[in-house]
Amino acid sequence: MMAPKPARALTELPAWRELEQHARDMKDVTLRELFDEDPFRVRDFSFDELGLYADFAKNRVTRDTMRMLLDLAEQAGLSERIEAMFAGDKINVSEDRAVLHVALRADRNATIDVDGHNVVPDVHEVLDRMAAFADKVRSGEWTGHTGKRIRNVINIGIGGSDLGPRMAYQALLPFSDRDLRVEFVSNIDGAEFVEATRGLDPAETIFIVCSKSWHTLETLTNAGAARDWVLAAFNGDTAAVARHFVAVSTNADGVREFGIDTDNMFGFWDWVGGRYSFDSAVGLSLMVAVGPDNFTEMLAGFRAVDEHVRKTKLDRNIPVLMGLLSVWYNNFLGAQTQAVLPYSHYLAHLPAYFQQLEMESNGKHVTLAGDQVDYQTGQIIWGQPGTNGQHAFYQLIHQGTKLIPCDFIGVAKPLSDLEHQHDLLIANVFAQTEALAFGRSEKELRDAGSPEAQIPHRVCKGNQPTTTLMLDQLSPRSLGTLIALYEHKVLTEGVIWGIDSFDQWGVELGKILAGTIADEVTADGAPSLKHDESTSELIRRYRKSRGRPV
Ligand SMILES: O=P(O)(O)OC[C@H]1O[C@H](O)[C@H](O)[C@@H](O)[C@@H]1O
Repeated sequence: MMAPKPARALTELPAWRELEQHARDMKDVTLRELFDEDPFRVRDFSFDELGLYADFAKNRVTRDTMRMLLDLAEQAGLSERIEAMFAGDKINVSEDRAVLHVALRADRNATIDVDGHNVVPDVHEVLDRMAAFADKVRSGEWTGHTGKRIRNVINIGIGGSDLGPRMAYQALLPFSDRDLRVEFVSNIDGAEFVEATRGLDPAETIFIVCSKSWHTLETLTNAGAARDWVLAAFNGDTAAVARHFVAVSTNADGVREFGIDTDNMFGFWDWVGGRYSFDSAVGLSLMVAVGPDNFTEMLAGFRAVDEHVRKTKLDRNIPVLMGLLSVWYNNFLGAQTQAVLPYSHYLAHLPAYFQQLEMESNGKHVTLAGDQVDYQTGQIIWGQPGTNGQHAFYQLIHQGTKLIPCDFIGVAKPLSDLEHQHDLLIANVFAQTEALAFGRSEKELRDAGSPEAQIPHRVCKGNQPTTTLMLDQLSPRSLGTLIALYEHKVLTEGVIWGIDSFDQWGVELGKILAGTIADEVTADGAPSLKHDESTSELIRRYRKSRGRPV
């Protein structure tokens, strides 16, 4: 399935041409100049809504830049694409699928049709079953095979079936039941499973095996290890599986074949992409941890942004503006990367989560019509929680040679009693964005008495753009809001670039080759290797180290 070619290629759109010229004019304009010239900059480049303050003022843009970017959005058909997504159109063209993560948080009374079928009641039926299960585990009603209360919940999944619940669990730790231990196992490296289960009593442990496809090697292998671990504790009594395993998947046959009762399966649908799925049944481990009410609150946060993106004019549409700024830096000012810097211990896994969201969505080389792109697409997302990063890689942002737009994410209200530490944490957010924007000039250094020889080394040129998102508080609701903002930011970029943000064919090649090589690595006799010499030699060396014939 291919989309028809657009009437005009992206780079031929009038707004694109205008932005190219404008970027040349803006190349040497500094943020200092932009602030000096425009007294209303902060008023007009910031937003206080959705439970957060979004400050775009420290971006290297003028009002003209924003006007041109908004023209580009219009000429690329952004509003129509947003509507098409909400309407259930099959905007994932390469897989011929609707893209409806927005249905996962739709109000119970809403109607969203896919092929003439309203999917909202299906979504709520699963949410209700999840809530019943979560309540049973939390209350102790759901017991293990020997009647013991469940104290450990282990989510087994990878990619979209891991990063979302893992990130959100950490984010919402203050809202979670501290008597329950929740672990996440994703890697095929058995060490992760061994460490996650070390010291745990199988009789008190439940596994949530989470795989949309139920074909993923890592997940099925880890689930197999988990089953062996449980059965070993119960003398091979397979009746124990029903009490210690539940599944989250779209593949009922696969789940049944694995031996998990489909009564203990929580479904979702092919119109939910893995990286857009933790507000579906994929969030079951999270719901067990924080309880159904908090999960519902989180969905409300997502929904508020869905309504915002759909109903707000583009020039005041926060996720759209975030996406357009990315396009500006990525396509017109030559930035390759974007840093995500959460100033919250609880948001520590946000960069990893956004890596998948953004890089798997927009790391694409052809347009919807299958034509090679002749412009940059998805950017490299990276980051670490503040202030740790300040003592590691920020040096390169302050004084290196690369343009690195940064998103600073802070939380106004502290979640710990150590209020003074929270003040210091937030002070660092503001200090960093100020230093990155305005730097420190030769003159300032000289006036402050810096030794002459050090001045060139000490100069910080500034002009590194930042966006600051300050949440009023960290809560289930604000987490939903934050994640939905980035989901729609990614959508905005993908629409401008004219790519399919919802497939991930690039991941497949490595999976296929891994299957072949796994056979060659484990074969009893010396395998005949049909790889390049480098790969063959790696396989031979590994086999030798394991005492296998080569
Ligand atoms: O949920 P699963 O089907 O097990 O998939 C897990 C992950 O693996 C795949 O390779 C994809 O790249 C991801 O998008 C997906 O989230």
